[in-house]
Amino acid sequence: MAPVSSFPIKVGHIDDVQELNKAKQTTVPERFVQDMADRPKLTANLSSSTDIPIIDLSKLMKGDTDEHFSEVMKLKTACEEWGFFQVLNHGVDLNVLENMEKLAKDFFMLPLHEKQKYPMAPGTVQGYGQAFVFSENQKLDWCNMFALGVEPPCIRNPKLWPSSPANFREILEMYSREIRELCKVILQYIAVSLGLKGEIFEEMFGVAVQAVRMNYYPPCSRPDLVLGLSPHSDGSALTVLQQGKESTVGLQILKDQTWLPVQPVPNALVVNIGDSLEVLTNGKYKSVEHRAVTHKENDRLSIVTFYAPSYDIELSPMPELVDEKNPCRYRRYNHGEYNKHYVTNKLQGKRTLDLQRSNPIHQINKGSTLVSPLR
Ligand SMILES: O=C(O)CCC(=O)C(=O)O
Ligand SMILES: [Fe+2]
Repeated sequence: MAPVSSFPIKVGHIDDVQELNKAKQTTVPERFVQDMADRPKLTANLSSSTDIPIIDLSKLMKGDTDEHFSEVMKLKTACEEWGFFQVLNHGVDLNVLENMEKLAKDFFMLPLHEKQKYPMAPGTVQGYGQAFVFSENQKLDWCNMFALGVEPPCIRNPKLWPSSPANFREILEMYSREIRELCKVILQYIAVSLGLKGEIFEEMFGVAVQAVRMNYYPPCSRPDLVLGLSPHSDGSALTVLQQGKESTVGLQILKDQTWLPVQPVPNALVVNIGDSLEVLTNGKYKSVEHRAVTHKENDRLSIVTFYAPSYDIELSPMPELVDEKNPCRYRRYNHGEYNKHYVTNKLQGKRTLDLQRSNPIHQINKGSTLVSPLR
């Protein structure tokens, strides 16, 4: 999460989307209007058969029972075929979720000048503003973000931790502790679903990195023209996403070349596989592209935790998942370098991960801080 830019970044003026929404303009500024091919098709509701799988953590935790084994199989299918699932009975105190949601909402509802005391500097990903903007020509997302590195403490930027709302630190710390435990538990069962020992990821990850990003999408008069958040896969190992209770549908995942909406399930958390886990599992478990769309009348809030291995470690497919039928699909690379590349480039689907494939299908762009596809 550190600022890492070796070239001057000119991003031009970035309108604050909440302020645009307050101004009740009916036209959307040009910089937010996506190119025709990237505009979302806001189709009617799809049937529930296209919903992402739901995993019941309490069943996973039921020792050597039939329920446990069948839930492990569901988890395996979810990771292989969807890269996304919702987790119910996750053990995170619902009050903690509620407090975090209120905290995030209260922060976004502060006057602009208050929020701007914690600015996300161009080329960085912590603070308030728009991340992943690197040029004056780049299209902007209809989203305000507030992002903070949480663990280990060395990635924190204390100047960006707000003094208001009251108890910000306590609430975020408590939330992060609970979500961290959840990530560890889910990773254990993911290991089991791969036929590996439960502790394998925890042992491998070292001091795991944890960051939280709150995304606020105000209503937009032309949701058909803009994106809330551009398509991307997450650089994490695992991402846990909490949707605001009153939020409308907004998250979409790319499945079989179609954008599917994720229907919020009360009290569930959305979990997805990130790039690091795709690499470690040699592509068996997928880090799936996703995006957010906006709504004409309703706002939406998401609180997203990224859980990743220490920046010091080298990542490559685990030997247990490489054999003649499944040759090694990714190069070995340093996770810190990967993260640096991820946060210093605009969101563009799975491009960062594509660069790690044994046969890279994309070329490195000129602005990249990397000198070779081997990071
Ligand atoms: O708001 C959402 O549903 C998507 C957020 C997301 O994908 C992210 O922050 O990485
Ligand atoms: Fe994401």
